[in-house]
Amino acid sequence: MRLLHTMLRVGDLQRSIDFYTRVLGMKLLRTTDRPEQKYSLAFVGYGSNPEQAEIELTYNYGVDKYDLGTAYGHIALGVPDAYAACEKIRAAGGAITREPGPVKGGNTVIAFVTDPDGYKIELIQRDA
Ligand SMILES: C[C@@H](O)C(=O)SC[C@H](NC(=O)CC[C@H](N)C(=O)O)C(=O)NCC(=O)O
Ligand code: NI
Repeated sequence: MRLLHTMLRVGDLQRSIDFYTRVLGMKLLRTTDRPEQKYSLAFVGYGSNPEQAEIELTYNYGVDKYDLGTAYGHIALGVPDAYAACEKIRAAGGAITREPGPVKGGNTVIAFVTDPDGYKIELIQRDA
């Protein structure tokens, strides 16, 4: 088996496509509209399966927000410099909700950004 994608339900597909592409630098890989099932999909990522895992953004017609509840944690992205990444994201209008710095109790530099629906995205500083 291999990890293919993570699906997130979003309240505004174009708003999310803009965030994941313009703010986080991902590509819009493909879209699907299923009017009979009343939903649309947009796959975003830094590349396509199988080389890269993807995020499947799901828009249900007429549903503009979700209660994320307490179960969802985050999706993690590797970045060579978390500090520079956060400045770039902030300059593009993204919300940095945890400033870059060592993880509590450890040394790995992390930061968190929140997407337009409130999903947290962790940035983990890793050598390329
Ligand atoms: C393309 C593939 O990765 C999918 O996940 S499509 C699967 C399909 N998705 C939806 O129906 C999304 C809308 C739904 N209202 C929701 O919010 O989950 C799915 O789950 N189909 C069910 C089936 O039995 O085919
Ligand atoms: Ni899926």
